[in-house]
Amino acid sequence: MSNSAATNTATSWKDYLELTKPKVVLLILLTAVVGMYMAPVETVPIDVLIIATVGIGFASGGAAVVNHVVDQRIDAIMARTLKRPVATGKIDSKRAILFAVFLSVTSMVLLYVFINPLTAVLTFFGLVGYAFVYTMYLKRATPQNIVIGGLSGAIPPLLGWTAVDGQVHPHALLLVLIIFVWTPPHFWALAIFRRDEYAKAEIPMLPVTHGIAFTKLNIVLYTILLLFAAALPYLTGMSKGIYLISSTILGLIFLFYAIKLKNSDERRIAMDTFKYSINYLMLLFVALLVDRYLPVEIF
Ligand code: HEM
Ligand SMILES: CC(C)=CCC/C(C)=C/CC/C(C)=C/COP(=O)(O)OP(=O)(O)O
Repeated sequence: MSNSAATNTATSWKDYLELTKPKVVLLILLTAVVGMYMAPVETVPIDVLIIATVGIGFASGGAAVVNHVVDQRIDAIMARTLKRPVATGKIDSKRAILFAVFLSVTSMVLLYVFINPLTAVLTFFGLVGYAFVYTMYLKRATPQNIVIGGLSGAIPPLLGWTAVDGQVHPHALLLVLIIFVWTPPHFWALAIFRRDEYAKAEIPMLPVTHGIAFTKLNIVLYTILLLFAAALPYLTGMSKGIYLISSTILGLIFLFYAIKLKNSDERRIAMDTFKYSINYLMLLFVALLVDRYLPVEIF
């Protein structure tokens, strides 16, 4: 063990689970599963559902483990992250890397052998994009880090879709676009709340480099863009009325939070906006499913 304080505490499977960022991965998997069920097929075979979900989950979790190893120095500086298992030394880098390799290799084998090479390759791009391009380079290089890096987090619906359909369908790309546009308001709301910690760790997040007022303006603009991006499934005929009504209501609530955040100095509103962003994405993807499978058509 590299850290002597850590040797006093036994490592449990919960520490390993924490390394995979399980709550984030769960939402990623929801978007991937919705991608599977939106693909133009009669049914999703149960083996594809299970193997692809495990494969995409292991790749996302593996990428998150690499993030803990690469970011251990800055994680130890920021209050939000200083108790993370690698940052404290509870799990040393070597074991974390072995765990990441296990998850990533298992994922690739599962997807390549039992699903299809296209899904394996696209998942590999997602993994490399987050674990290496974003975490190792972009995060420390530019305030647009999360905009570009957001592509990795946005890809899961496409992965789910290609797992059942084997093709990069334009409708799947709409779902990717929605998450891509959602990521900046999701993250910048939190970054406003945690601005001082990012400054202390010298990470060039937008509120650190360009100030809080400019970041708030960007959140409002991206939220407006999201309202349009989220209408595209209806406008292209992929989804119907139940989805349009849901996406419009969810989007207007998001915009309400963004405007409230822009017009207020209360830090709490930034955290409320961040939390809402997560509920927004979850409910939007549930709405896609309900709209598709509920045997009711309003328009
Ligand atoms: C580059 C893209 C992204 C960035 C920079 C980002 C940033 C963050 C950060 C820093 C947190 C930690 C909040 C905390 O610990 O208080 C967080 C939480 C979260 N993010 Fe994201 N995120 C991104 C993409 C995504 C994606 C694609 C999803 C799912 C589809 C997602 C879902 C979540 C969830 C569910 C949480 C809450 C986790 C918890 O409560 O422990 N994020 N995000
Ligand atoms: C294969 C595939 C689809 C991979 C998906 C990758 C993935 C888990 C994306 C989530 C992105 C995320 C949680 C970023 C957190 O930013 P951060 O790492 O800067 O936040 P932190 O300060 O909390 O570590």
